[in-house]
Order: sequence, then structure tokens, then C-alpha cells
Amino acid sequence: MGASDVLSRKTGVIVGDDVRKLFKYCQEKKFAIPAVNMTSSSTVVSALEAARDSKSPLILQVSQGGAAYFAGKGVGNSKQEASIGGAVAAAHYIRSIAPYYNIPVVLHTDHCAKKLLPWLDGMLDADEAYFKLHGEPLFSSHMIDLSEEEKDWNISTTAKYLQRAAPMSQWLEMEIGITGGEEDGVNNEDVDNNSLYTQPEDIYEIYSTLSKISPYFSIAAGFGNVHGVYSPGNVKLHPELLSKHQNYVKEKIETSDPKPVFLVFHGGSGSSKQEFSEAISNGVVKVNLDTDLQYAYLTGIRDYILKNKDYLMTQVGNPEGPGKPNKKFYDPRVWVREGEKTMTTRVKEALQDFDAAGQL
Ligand SMILES: O=C(CO)COP(=O)(O)O
Ligand SMILES: O=C[C@H](O)COP(=O)(O)O
Ligand SMILES: [Zn+2]
Ligand SMILES: [Zn+2]
Repeated sequence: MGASDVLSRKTGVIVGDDVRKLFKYCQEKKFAIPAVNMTSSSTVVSALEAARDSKSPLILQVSQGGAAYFAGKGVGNSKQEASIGGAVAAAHYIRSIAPYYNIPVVLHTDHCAKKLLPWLDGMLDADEAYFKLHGEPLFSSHMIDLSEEEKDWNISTTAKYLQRAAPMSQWLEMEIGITGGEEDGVNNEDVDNNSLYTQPEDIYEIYSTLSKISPYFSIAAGFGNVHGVYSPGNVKLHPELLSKHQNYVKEKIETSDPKPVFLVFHGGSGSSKQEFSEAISNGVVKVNLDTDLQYAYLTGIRDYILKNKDYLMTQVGNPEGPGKPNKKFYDPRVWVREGEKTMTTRVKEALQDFDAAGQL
């Protein structure tokens, strides 16, 4: 018995009730799926390769900035056109390539603050157009992040977006309690410490509002999470707080399910195995990991360049002779591949840390 057994589509991009079934299976078996921020086909295949080799499901996501990068930094983005076009292109690419890796993939988009809602609107337009043709949305899920806004407006606006996603059985992740550090170019480095920790009453208010619309939602509840990696001691995570959310909602709705809420862990980079395990035991099904993977991708390329410097300074001529061509050293398939290998290794480590390896 593995995660594949609960899914109707076993490889490629999964949608609809398969997403809920996969997340429920995560809670039951106490593991979480890493959500990898992708910026190119190269980072996509690095993550897919790791998940395939580890026999694990995978979440691939683009941020608003990552999506614009996918489109190309040379494309204007004043109306979010690059972020919409880049996200849609990434989605079609992943839908085409993921089946070759024989694993289920949740195709997701990251954050989306108030000022970026036109980005989400544009992607939902693409979802609805795809739904008309294929009976399913283009993306498995999106995130809306109104955590910096007033709570009532956050919840009511999130509810409106869930109403739009619901006819497509599309998942929506929302955020309450701010993630510190930086996201979408918004700097939350100096945010008041208390707003980093979510209260159980807020979780119940979100749960009761959203569950009337659709069962397909998750909550990124702040427990001290911060984007980025800092020197030790600067980030104080309290994953034990997440059990209070589950217990509070469980009692309020009188369910026998010990984990009625699907929770998301933002700012995974730099966290300890112990912090991951505690969060996962409290119902976290998705862990966002970006900064550590950015660094891992760099290291392979960095080390290759430093090691082969004498073969990279001119097109022809290296320590083996002045007439020796260097094409085999500067072909991007050689040096970018080195970054892919180190990123793949780091994603595999995450799959082990989150107990996702071997779960298919
Ligand atoms: O939360 C994240 C993306 O939304 C990733 O955070 P890190 O970069 O800290 O891993
Ligand atoms: O939100 C956090 C992710 O690391 C995405 O970051 P980004 O907005 O720099 O792409
Ligand atoms: Zn946020
Ligand atoms: Zn995040």
C-alpha cells in the first residue's frame, strides 16, 4: 500500500479530489511533500529526478517572480503579463514532462499578496479555459496570501477566490500570520513577532468559513516561520503550536479526525529535522523549501567553474595545449547539469527529512 493506491491518476499532474486524497494520506502516514520553487526547466527536472529516484510525490510551484523569470526577464510585467504567461508556460511544460518521471505531481503557485491579485486572476482565467476543454483546471492549486491585510478581509476575500476555484475542484492555500523575511519582493524582516504566530480561534474561523464552500483548502499558519536562511538562533519556530489548531477545530466541529486541518509549513530552509517532524506530526502536509535549493543549485555550478577555470577562459586553448578546443567544458548541458545534480541531491535529502521517500 502506498500513496499511488489512493490516487485515480498515478503519474503526472494530479488535480481535484486526488490532491485531497494525497494530502490526507500524508497526514495518516505522517509525512509531508516538499514544495519546490521552480524558475526554469532545469530546476523542474532537478526536482522531478529526485522525487522519481526516491519514489515520492512532489509539489512544484512558481512564485510571481519565478513565473516572470520563466517567461524571461526581458518581458514587461506591468499588468502581470509575464507572471501569468510564465506560470501558464511552466504549467504546460510540467504537464507534458512529468508523466515521464512516473510520479504524481501537484502543480501549485506560491504566495500572491493583495497587490498581485491580477496575477492570480489571470491564472484562474487560464484554469477556466483549460477546464472548458479538458474538464479539469490547468493548475492543481494556487495560493492566496492576504496575511498582511486585516483578518476579516483576508478571510472574506480568500472565500471569494475559493468560490471561484470550487467548481473546478481546485485547491486553494491561504496564509494567516505573516511569514517573516522576504517574499514576492515584500520585505517582512522587521515584522512584529506576535504576528508571526497564528491563534487557534483564527484557524477555526477560517476553517468554518472555507469548509462551507469547498473541502479543498489548506492553511499556512504562522508558527514563527521566516523565508531565507539566517545565522543560528535568529528564527524561533514553534511547531508544537500547530497541535492546538488541530485540537481546537476538532472539538469545535466534533469530528473523530485528529487532524481536520491541512497545514502548510513556509520557510522550510534552515529548519531542523526535529522541527519538520514535529510540524508533520501536527498535520503539515506541504513544506516549502526554496532558499536551500537555490544554494544547492549554485554549488554544483560554482564548483565546476572553479575546478575548470583554465578550460573556460577562452574558446580554444587550455593546459593541454594552445590549440585545444573547450567546447566540451562550456556547453551549458555540462555546467548547468552540475547544478542540477547538486539540487537533486538536496531535494532527496528533503524527501528523507519529511519522510516522503518511499511513500509511493
Ligand atoms: O516558503 C517558501 C516559499 O513560499 C520557501 O521558504 P524558504 O526559502 O525559507 O525555504
Ligand atoms: O516566498 C518565498 C519563495 O522563496 C519565493 O520567493 P521569490 O518571491 O523570491 O520567488
Ligand atoms: Zn506571506
Ligand atoms: Zn512562503
